[in-house]
Amino acid sequence: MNTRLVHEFRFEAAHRLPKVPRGHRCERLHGHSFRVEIAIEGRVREETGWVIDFYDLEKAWAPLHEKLDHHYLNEVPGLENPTSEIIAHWIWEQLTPSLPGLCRVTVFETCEARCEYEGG
Ligand SMILES: Nc1nc2c(c(=O)[nH]1)N=C([C@H](O)[C@H](O)COP(=O)(O)OP(=O)(O)OP(=O)(O)O)CN2
Ligand SMILES: [Zn+2]
Repeated sequence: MNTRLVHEFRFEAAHRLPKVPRGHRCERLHGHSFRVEIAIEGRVREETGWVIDFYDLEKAWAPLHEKLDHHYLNEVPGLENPTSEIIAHWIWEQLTPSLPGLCRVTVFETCEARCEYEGG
């Protein structure tokens, strides 16, 4: 039984976008309450009844929360240009070694706008 699990996480952070056109408001320092969804796909194991333990997802996320929450994202290595796209890719790269079945990272910068990254 192939199944998808999704866990939501949140972090608060400041950023500015250094590559936007001159005069773009996102060039200035500002902050967001970022929301992140991590999706894992896999087979439901007969022994456990789950794909993976949600707790294991929380454990995988914890070091990323340490790096991102209440930080200035532009100072985090790899996030010098912290668009939603680059943040989603960065999260994927951090998580993929420890989360087999990772199939999507979604970053919501605002309630209305999100970036979905599915690898590749
Ligand atoms: N493709 C992308 N476009 C934009 C990104 C991005 O990461 N990828 N980022 C931004 C800014 O970070 C901006 O702060 C995003 O907020 P915005 O969409 O402007 O919405 P706000 O809630 O801040 O403002 P409203 O007045 O509510 O629209 C811009 N573009
Ligand atoms: Zn922003």
